[in-house]
Amino acid sequence: MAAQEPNQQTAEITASVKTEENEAEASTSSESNPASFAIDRSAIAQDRALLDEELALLGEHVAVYSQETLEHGFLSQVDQALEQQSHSQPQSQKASKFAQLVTAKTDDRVRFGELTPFELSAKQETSANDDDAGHHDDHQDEREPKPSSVPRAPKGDDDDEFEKAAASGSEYAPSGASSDSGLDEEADIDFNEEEELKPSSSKKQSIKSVKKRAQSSKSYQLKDDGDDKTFEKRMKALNDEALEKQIERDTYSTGHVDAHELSAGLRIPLSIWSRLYKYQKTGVRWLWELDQQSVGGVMGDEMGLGKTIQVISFLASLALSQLPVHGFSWKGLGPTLIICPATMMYQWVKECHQWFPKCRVAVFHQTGSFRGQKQRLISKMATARKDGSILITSYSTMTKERKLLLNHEWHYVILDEGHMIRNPNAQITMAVKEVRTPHRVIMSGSPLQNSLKELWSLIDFIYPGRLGSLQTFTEQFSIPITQGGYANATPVQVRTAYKCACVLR
Ligand SMILES: Nc1ncnc2c1ncn2[C@@H]1O[C@H](COP(=O)(O)OP(=O)(O)OP(=O)(O)O)[C@@H](O)[C@H]1O
Repeated sequence: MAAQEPNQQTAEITASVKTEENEAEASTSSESNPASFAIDRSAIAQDRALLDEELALLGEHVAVYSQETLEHGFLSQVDQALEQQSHSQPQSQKASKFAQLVTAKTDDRVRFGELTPFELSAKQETSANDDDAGHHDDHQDEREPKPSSVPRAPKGDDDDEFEKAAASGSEYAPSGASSDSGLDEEADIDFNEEEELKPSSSKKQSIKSVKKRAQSSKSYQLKDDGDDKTFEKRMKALNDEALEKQIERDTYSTGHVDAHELSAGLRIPLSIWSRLYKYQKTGVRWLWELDQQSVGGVMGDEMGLGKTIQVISFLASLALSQLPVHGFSWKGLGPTLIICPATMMYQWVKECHQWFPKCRVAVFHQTGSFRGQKQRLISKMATARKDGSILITSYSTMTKERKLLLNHEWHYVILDEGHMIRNPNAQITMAVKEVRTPHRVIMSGSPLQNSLKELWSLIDFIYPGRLGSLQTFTEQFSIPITQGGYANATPVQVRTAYKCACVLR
């Protein structure tokens, strides 16, 4: 016991010195930060235990508190300050929202994909003011029965899981799942250049011949649209297919697309909406909320849950809605850059062709179909197109050809497997941060792998400067959170870590 006493005393002294620093920081930053607070030292001091020996050592300017008293006083005042700010400051809604955010526990409705965090806070606000449940919100539609005729995406490894979920009535069941569209069969069939596709303008053309040509279009669905001829042929085949369906439905002349309307006028084709799983619909709404607030986001759904589908569905709805884009000349969906591992580029092409077929999707990589000067492909794809224009490239091509890609403005930049930029000093991280775009999205089933530094790197991409410099972030968040996670962390370290984590959230 005797050997432990000096250690304990040292801990107390350290704690008190840190508190003084904190107090100074709190008072200087209280104007800018709505949740800053000042520690009432006198309240804590009532119970403090003065240790004469330490005072003698450190001089009269250093106050020494018992660790227990300090912890109790410090934490209760943090709680009180946050509580007070959330209730007693009608003039500062921002402050009260911040406090709610810090003290709130994760709501299950958000965790299980029923509501986006934005919707949850809007819901809480409205229910506080008005208990009337009669108002409309988008996710109510999810409870509606869906048409069962919409074809299901090609079978993948995860389909069994989806089917099991559908059978058990889980929320993961898609509303309109039915048969496989057979895209997987197309991989090995070569496109026959000799086969001429005749013009399809006449309605008199027999449905049979249109069907035949539409089927032939499948032969090149897995090629990207970098090459003009390939793209034109795909579009022609698509028109044929559409014509075939539209003859049956007689909507060819109007070009009308049945759509589900989300908030602020975003229209998503019903053919997509009815195929999405419930949590995917939430994901699309969340992407739209981020867009409206001009902030980026990390889509962290686990592997195979359909992040690609959610992103493509959202992009398709932007193109369909043709809403003006603030500060840019394009409308609807501007040019979009997707960066992913090389092995996934054609997965994107395939999914885009299936879920957003009118969009031009080119692969900027040596495996792409484009032949010619690289600049030409990039300029073409960086020019806005009414039905969307998506350029897909790999991380290594992005690093090598950064200059060409950085010459243009992009409406969206999406990093699939975005944890590739977890090293803040890596060339790829610095390259993607330079891209000129108002909207940045990271998709990753495992955004954090080793340290909080990786989180900083990711967030600094989607929201540049939000977490300050790496050094500040390390001092104010990374170190306290890491310390609180140690097995021998003191209660105050644990609570501090928790608070830091909440603020970070
Ligand atoms: N609503 C849906 N209807 C039919 N198929 C779907 C749906 N959502 C996802 N899928 C299918 O599930 C598979 C996995 O989807 P996807 O590739 O989008 O997942 P992911 O989360 O991006 O995966 P990863 O993290 O591995 O990239 C794909 O074959 C996709 O077509």
